[in-house]
Amino acid sequence: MSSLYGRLDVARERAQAALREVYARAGGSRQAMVEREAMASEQARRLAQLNAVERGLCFGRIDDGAGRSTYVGRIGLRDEEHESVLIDWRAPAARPFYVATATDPGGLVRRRHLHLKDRTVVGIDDEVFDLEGMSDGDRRTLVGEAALLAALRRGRTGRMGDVVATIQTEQDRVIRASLQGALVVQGGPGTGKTVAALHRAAYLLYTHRATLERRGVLVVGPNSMFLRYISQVLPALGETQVVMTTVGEMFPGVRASASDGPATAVVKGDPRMADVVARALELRQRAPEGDLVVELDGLNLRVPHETCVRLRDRARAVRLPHNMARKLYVTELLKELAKAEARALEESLHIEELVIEGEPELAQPLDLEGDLDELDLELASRRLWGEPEIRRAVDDLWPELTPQRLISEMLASPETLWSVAPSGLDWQELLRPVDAPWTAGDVPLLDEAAELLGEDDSERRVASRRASQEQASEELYAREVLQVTGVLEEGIFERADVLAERHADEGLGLTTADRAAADRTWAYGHVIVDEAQELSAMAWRMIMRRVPAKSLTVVGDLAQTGSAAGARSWGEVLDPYLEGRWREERLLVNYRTPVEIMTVAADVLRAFAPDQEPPESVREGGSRPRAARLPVAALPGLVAAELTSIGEGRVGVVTSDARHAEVAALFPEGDLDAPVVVLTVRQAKGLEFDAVVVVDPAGILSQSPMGGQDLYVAVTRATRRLTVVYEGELPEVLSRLTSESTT
Ligand SMILES: Nc1ncnc2c1ncn2[C@@H]1O[C@H](COP(=O)(O)OP(=O)(O)OP(=O)(O)O)[C@@H](O)[C@H]1O
Repeated sequence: MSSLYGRLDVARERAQAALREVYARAGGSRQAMVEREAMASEQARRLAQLNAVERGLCFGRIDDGAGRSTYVGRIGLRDEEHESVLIDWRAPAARPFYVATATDPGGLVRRRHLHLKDRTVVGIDDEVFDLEGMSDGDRRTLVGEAALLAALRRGRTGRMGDVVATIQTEQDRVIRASLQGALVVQGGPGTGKTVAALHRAAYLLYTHRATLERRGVLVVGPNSMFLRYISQVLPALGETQVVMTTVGEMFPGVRASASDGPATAVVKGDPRMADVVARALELRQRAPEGDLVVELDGLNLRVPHETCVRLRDRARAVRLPHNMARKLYVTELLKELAKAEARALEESLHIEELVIEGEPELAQPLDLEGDLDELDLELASRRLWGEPEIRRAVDDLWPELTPQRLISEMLASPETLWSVAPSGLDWQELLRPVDAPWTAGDVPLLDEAAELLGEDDSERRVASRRASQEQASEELYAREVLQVTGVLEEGIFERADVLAERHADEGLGLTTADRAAADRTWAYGHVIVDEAQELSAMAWRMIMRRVPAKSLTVVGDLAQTGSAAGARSWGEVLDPYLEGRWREERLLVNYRTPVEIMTVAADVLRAFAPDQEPPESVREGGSRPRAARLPVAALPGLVAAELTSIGEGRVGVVTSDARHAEVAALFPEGDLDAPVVVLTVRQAKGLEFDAVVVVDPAGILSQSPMGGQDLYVAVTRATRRLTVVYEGELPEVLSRLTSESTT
């Protein structure tokens, strides 16, 4: 083992030296700077990777029939002769480590799991692939059982650990599935969907580095708590090119802090909302009731109604996004207003003519409008555009809109909603004040609006072109100075360099992940959606926009759907985009919840989602789950006792929405690493704890139409102990629990 760590140290020193060297070089053309920047970030990434794999660098060894041994680890390493000494777990050569079974050892005679503490081997599990001596394992045969069970017995840390050492065959199929197309991973609680999805991200980045490093991978999770929980897995696996987000954070500049009630969520997530937004926008492209009349400096500028309608229809017909089409509309309308001004002037002069009788030259018929040529019209348009009255009139007919303004005004206007909503869509559920905080359900609407409005990035493009021109001239200047003065000092180069660099593209030096996260229109190379059953049809539209290649991993459990707007079947949500071109893998073994707890959970599932199968647990010997009739105020005592009985682990208190504040107030505020965390079911999605105390089961059941699924989620969070605390009556579905009456 020490020789492998020796290689790791050498690799680290090399990366450090390379980084130092890149920084020591200075000057040169813009091209050279860009190359330097790329090299520096490549080396920095490599160094971060090498640092991240210190713990548990190597975890396996496979021996084949020819007496060759191969070590498997978190990254690949080579010796001085360039011979491979450690195989990256994602490399094809490592595959037998994960897929060998007793019946199909794939040429292996032995698989060894290595357990390290710091840099020392402290344990070894061997599996000998001897057909005679082993039972005929079915498809769920656990590989490396001893290692797996040891991994499962570890206390929960509040951060998800990686499982590279103990990936199971069925999970391996998910992880190494092809990049093309969409893969659905359906599995019950604790079947390792999240870990498999994250390892898949790492595997894809390794195998398709060229494509994915440029485009990046997006991971969408259910809530920020969950993202924090999993955030350490990817760097620990050696990856840094991934954007993690929630649906509520997918619109740059908006942070959805509020949540919608179930009925509102259903309407907002309805696919027909795409039309609602489009039609609400059409209402903002108006023609006045009659003629358009703008009063300017005592003149009435009149554009006939039919002209206004024609201009509006023409601007719509170009099929550009609203804010871009506006440019055309404004140009045309200003011309009409300029003509109207000429007409109004003409009329007013005629009137004066009548007043000043006897002046023969004024008696000439005037045709100011007819005299206007294109240039006059343009100049007059520009002048008119400077007039606030004119701007107001134009804005009223075809305003420049932000997505935020369009959506907030739409949701606050019963007239708009009434006229744009299709029959059968309960639009009244959407109504709210114009300044209401954003919810996660609003984000897909904002995204829809942004698509229709279009982003005017012409200024940004001009600015960036100007910046690169300026930079080139800076460099030219520096060179000229050198020539003229004959002083070939590095210092001058350096200064011009630094100055020029300041003008460089903003994007320079940012990672793919940084740039992708800030850009709503970024096209990712692959998207992973976890807890995907929670997403509404509108949220799927938004996600699909981010991945034009439709390369997706969709991970979820239809039995855990908590959102009323969420999925009932995978076909229903995916077919509109993929027309059946997706495949499903099922994970059937639960690595989290012990059999005793899963039996209770299965009762809940049977009652509320009888068509769904609970997974099979591999853990046994958890304590019997129990119910305690107890006032909420007595919780601290019970939780303290739970903490004592689990020793070093963590307790999750999962409550109904209604009792959350009251229960949270009983415990010190803590993040996920704290020994006790109080969460609603929605926040607890995807997380796990050594002991779980579920509070107010009746409240959880009744809090939404998906209350049964919520209770199923709540009771499947524990790895060792489950207690359900209730007042009044224990819901019938939990009657299997051992009851302890404390009042
Ligand atoms: N192959 C494995 N080796 C060791 N531990 C594993 C393995 N697969 C899963 N686990 C562990 O099982 C637990 C559950 O995994 P995970 O959270 O990925 O499940 P999930 O299917 O996403 O569950 P849920 O649907 O409840 O969110 C985790 O602690 C994970 O580390």
